Amino acid sequence: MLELKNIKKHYQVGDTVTKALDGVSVAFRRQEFVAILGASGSGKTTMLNVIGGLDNYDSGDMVIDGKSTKTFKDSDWDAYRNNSIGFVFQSYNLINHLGIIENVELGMTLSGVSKEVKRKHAEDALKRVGLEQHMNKKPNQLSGGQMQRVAIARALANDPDILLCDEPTGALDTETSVQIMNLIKELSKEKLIVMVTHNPELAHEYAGRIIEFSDGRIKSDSKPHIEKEKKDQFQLKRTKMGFLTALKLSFNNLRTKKGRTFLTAFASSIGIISIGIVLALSSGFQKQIDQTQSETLSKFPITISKVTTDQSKNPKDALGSDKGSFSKTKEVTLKTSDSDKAQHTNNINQDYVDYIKKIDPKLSNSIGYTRLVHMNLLRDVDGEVKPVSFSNDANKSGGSMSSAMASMTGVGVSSFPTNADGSASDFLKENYSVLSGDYPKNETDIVLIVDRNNSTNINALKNIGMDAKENETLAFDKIIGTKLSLISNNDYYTKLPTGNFVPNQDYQKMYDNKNNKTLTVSGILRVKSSSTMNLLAPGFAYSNELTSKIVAENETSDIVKAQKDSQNNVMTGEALDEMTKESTLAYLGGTSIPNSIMIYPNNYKDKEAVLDYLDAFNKKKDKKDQILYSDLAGTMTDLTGGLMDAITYVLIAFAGISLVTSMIMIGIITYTSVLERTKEIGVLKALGARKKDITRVFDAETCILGIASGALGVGIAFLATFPINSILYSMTDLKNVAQLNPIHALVLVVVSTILTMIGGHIPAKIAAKKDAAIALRAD
Ligand SMILES: Nc1ncnc2c1ncn2[C@@H]1O[C@H](COP(=O)(O)OP(=O)(O)OP(=O)(O)O)[C@@H](O)[C@H]1O
Repeated sequence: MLELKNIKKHYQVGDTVTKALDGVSVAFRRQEFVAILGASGSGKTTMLNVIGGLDNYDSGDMVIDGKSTKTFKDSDWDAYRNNSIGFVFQSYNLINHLGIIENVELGMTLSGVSKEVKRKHAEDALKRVGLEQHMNKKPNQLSGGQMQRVAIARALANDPDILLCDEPTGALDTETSVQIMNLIKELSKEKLIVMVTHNPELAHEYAGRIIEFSDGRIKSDSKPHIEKEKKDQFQLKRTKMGFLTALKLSFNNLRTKKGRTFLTAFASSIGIISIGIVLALSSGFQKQIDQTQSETLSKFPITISKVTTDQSKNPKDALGSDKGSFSKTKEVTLKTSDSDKAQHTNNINQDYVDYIKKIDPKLSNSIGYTRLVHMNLLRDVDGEVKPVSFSNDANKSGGSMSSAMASMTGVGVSSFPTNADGSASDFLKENYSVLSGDYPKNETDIVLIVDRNNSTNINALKNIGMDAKENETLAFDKIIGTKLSLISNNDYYTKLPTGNFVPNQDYQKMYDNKNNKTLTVSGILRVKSSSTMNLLAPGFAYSNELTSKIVAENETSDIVKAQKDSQNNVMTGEALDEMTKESTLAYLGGTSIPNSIMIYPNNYKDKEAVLDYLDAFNKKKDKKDQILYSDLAGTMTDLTGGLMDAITYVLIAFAGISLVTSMIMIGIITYTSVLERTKEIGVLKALGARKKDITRVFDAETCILGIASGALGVGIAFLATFPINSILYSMTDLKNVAQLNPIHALVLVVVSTILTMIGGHIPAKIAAKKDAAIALRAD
């Protein structure tokens, strides 16, 4: 059934050529027990390896069941070893990290036999060699003879046609050797057995045919066989190891080296730990930045006021800023100062107000308006009705620096943005908490704003007629519920026969008028965070709605009509220019156009969209018709965001370096593991494993290591966030900065797995290329 025709196998090392097989021609019967004798180095093992397909011959031909093997590809040899050959080695070559039964099953695992069939065959084979009592042991729990029986069972399990035994009793005592020889002899009734031995007695006693070897040639053959010409009857079933099997094999191997596996995983997880921490920190800082951004935006809204500065002016043009050469002329050049040049008057009109109202509420749901309208307020102070006002100024006339600033920057205003229905907006809820009472529900609800120490402006209370002293404390309920009467212009002003208007003096009568609106102090609100202080000036604050209602009501009042028609102030009679006429009208509630508009976007990104929207309005308009806004928060954006990104990139780069280092380490460790497991690779090959399967076993091992080191790294990084957070908290007052995002964690595990697999793949390829014959000779 098997015939070698003039087989030659030469080994060349340096200049010396060893003719391990030097023209061997021999044929074997389907069932016989052939012993091969010969001096050491005469080529016996080489012939066995050639027959077993572990080693390729240089020339000649080997014919199996009528099929020449000259054209065999790697995959054919793999299948041949798996289907037709069983190997038994002197040193057993069992895989120590697998149980006995798994060792026996290995060949079938490679040929993809189902689990049940595999187990059955393995048990049968173990019974056959008399090991049914020891099936659940590990190889190192057996005696030498028992181990050799396991090796024989393994060789038999796949029911091969040929059993190749290389000095199977070489390591055994006489008694055990006899048992093993009997077993082999028994098997030779159904299979072809080719056994290499140094023991002529054993050979003569048990073998039916003895071939003697000398210097790579057959010296004698006790029972030669001449193979008849045959048709090709040879059939092969391809072998294939699944990735799961490879994983199981590697997992078992790693399990036997728990300590080392843990250390390896830990060492290679260092890169993951550092990246994990960097990511946790940077996303934590990003959150902080986002929060600061939204606080900054509430503090510095986009503000559109009547008079503004053009921020786009080129600072180089500024008067006095030109450096370098000096003029030699004898004249003086006259120039407008930079600040005057930059001054821009915004012609805010109804169109623009409507345009602003159309801003996508998703970008900004808080828009505030300030109006210069004066409120005609009266209050019953201890039985006496007095004119009062909402103002923080010490002198009631108003128009101080601070309110001018407020209308320019939007900081420190008294009117807060409201939702469309007039209820308290997100703006108030986000930035203020209720100390007493409630958020305003109606347009007539007034709130008192206090700072974090519950202090408020004393003038605010004095101006509504309270008898307030410096540092005096007032109970909440003394303030909550305070009522004020809002009088319409027509009821408040009387027209004198001269045509001039004067405020009525009969306050009690005005106070009792049924047309009045009653304003109520409904809540005391405190800033939530110190950074948003002075958003609304401490003191009384009222809604946009209220001022626009007052304007709507007073726009048609007699005094406003009269003022519109006159170039003189209708109360004092003094002459007015256009500007002062406009502001007098605004004071009387004669204009619905707000003095300034504050837009509070939700975040920096939305702010950009809002700015784009505002810029769109100015497109194709002359400079003087453009409406310019001021965006103080804008100057801070790029700084914080960009800086954070840069820091994160640098840190990630460093962490990346440690990741690469650990990847190289995994490569080295896998390589060592390859060296260590050389024997196992040989055994796997002898059992019919393809190169791919060997690569798979090692890939599987690095895959497990990668997952382990990724999970370990992420776990450690997660644990590290706790001490890091407490240190950062004690140093900076920032809470929970380091936060590991679960998605980042998952990505890191995946990255670790992929990188370690890449790192381990090259050694795995090296392992796969290992010559099986050499691998098996390794110690
Ligand atoms: N990979 C190799 N590279 C170079 N020379 C080799 C290689 N493998 C075997 N040889 C040589 O080929 C010859 C035959 O070796 P082989 O192992 O087949 O002999 P053997 O008869 O089995 O010896 P022993 O009984 O000691 O095992 C020896 O001279 C050996 O040195």
